[in-house]
Amino acid sequence: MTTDSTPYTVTLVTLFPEMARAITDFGVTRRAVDNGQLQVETVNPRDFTEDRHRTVDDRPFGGGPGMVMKVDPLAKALQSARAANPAATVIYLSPQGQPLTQAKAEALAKQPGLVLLAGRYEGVDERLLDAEVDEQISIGDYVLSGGELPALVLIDAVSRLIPGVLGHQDSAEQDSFSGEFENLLDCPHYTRPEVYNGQAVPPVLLSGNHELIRRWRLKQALGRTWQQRPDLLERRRARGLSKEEQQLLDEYIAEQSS
Ligand SMILES: CC(C)(C)c1cccc(C(=O)NCC2(NC(=O)c3cccc4nocc34)CCCC2)c1
Repeated sequence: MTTDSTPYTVTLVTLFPEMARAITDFGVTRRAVDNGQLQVETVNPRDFTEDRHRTVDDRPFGGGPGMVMKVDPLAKALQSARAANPAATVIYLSPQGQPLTQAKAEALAKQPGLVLLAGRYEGVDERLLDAEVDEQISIGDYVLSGGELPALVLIDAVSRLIPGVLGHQDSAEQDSFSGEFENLLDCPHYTRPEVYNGQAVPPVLLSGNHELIRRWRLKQALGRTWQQRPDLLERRRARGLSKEEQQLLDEYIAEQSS
């Protein structure tokens, strides 16, 4: 956690620094950068090479396809990244990492900052990981070309949790993912027109009865989570469903089978 004045600093160690523009140039994260709450720096290992060809990769010992990222340029790049933020947690985005969860994002948002290492080719020399990396995080089980997009996903998830970044602190936006709706999928969203392609918006949403609307939304969120992501619902159940929640879910399930 940083005090309100100093920005939360993330340094991305990557061979493609321009990819950070996806965070710094658009939307909520751009606004956070513009008003000094978030700072996204990049460090390119290629700038720490000493040979004429600025070599960052080499063939794998033991043979096999592809290339491996060399230790030395990475170690120097990480050293430079740490210098700017000594207390930062150093994370290697990796298929071997722990799955990224909202809880993990919340924990990282409380840290003094992050240094994120994005791999390319077949990955990095293991000795770099042993010496320099605090933890490894994965965003999912599929083959990717590099760790940059995972790093940008992590930065986005963490940035939204930095106090003040979402602007209206006590905003519905903040609450819609925490508190009553924590660990639940979203309810359906609607906006004008009231009828589209002959399909009308659920009348309760136009009723102005905020209590009925709250209950309808909670029922939809519980029901959709039950339907699409029973694993998330289990997590919620482990924390105990209220009487109202259990009743709404039972109603939803009964309506499904009718
Ligand atoms: C079993 C399975 C997960 C499918 C698998 C097994 C072996 C390799 C790969 C693979 O994608 N290797 C390529 C690289 N991948 C990632 O960096 C990466 C990929 C996915 C999620 C991530 N979250 O953070 C970083 C991530 C590693 C070096 C350059 C990119 C994937």
